[in-house]
Amino acid sequence: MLEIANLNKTFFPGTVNERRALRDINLTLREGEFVTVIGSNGAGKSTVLNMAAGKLFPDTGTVLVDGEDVTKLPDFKRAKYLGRVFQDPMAGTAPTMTIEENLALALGRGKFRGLGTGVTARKREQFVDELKTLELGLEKRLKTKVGLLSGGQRQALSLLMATLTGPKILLLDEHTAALDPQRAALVTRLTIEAVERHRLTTLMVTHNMEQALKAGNRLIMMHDGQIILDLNAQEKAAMTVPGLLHEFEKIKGAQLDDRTMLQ
Ligand SMILES: Nc1ncnc2c1ncn2[C@@H]1O[C@H](COP(=O)(O)OP(=O)(O)OP(=O)(O)O)[C@@H](O)[C@H]1O
Repeated sequence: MLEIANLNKTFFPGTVNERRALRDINLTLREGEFVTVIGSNGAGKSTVLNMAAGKLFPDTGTVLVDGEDVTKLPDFKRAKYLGRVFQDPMAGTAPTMTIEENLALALGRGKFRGLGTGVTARKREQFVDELKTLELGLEKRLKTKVGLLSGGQRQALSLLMATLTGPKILLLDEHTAALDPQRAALVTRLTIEAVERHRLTTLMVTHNMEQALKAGNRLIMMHDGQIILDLNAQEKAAMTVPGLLHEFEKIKGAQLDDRTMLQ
C-alpha cells in the first residue's frame, strides 16, 4: 500500500524561477491497485513518482509504504520496496553486463553489495523461466550483453528486473514512450501481465491516453500540480479518449473561471 498525503513541492522558491510543482497531493493506492497517471506537460506527474521513489523530497507532506514513513528515505534505501522502469531504455539495465548478470543484480537488489549477485545454476533456471514469459527468445541469450539488445527488448528486460523480487510498489515513468507502437504495445501487455502475476501496487505515468485506459484499474489526471480527475475501475472502463479530453477541457475551463472570479 502506498499512501501519499498532503505533498507540496516548490522548486527555486523565492526566485524568479519559482515553480510550484505540487499543490497538496493526496493519493492512496491499496495493495494490488494499478493506477495510470496522465496530464499536461509540467503537471507534476514525474515529481509525484520521484517522491514515491525517494529521488526527490517534498517540502511538506508524507509518503508511507505499508504504513512505514519513508518520506525522508533516499532512493537507494527504498530499493527493497520499489521496482522502477524509466522512459529511457538505457537507464534500467547495465549495457556491458550480460542478461543473466543483470538479472542476478536485480535479484540481489536491496541486499548488501557483493552478496547474492553471482549467477548460480539454480538462479539460471529461474531466469530462463522468467525470460520465457516475455516471449522474446531472450532465454536463449543469457550470455548476450544487454547493450546489444533492441530498445523494446531492453525495456521488457528492465520490466522483468523491476518485478523479479515482487516489490511492494512498481513505478513506471513513461516506460513505453521511446518505443515504436508495436514494441510499446508488447511492453504494455507484459506490464499488465507482470502486475497481475505479482499483484503489484503500481503507479504508471503515460502520455498515451489509450494506454492509460487499457492498463490498470484506476486513472488519475493531473494539471498544474493537482489531481483534477480520479476515475475508479468502473468509471475508467466506461471512459474513452475523447471523453478524457472533454473532461480535461471542462475541468481546466472551470479552474480558469474560478481564478477569473477571484480576481
Ligand atoms: N528538478 C527540478 N528543478 C526545477 N524545476 C523542476 C524540477 N523538476 C520538475 N520541475 C518543474 O516542476 C513542474 C512539474 O514537473 P514534472 O516533471 O513533475 O511534470 P510532468 O507532469 O512529469 O511533465 P511532463 O509530462 O512534461 O514530463 C514543472 O514546471 C517543472 O519544470
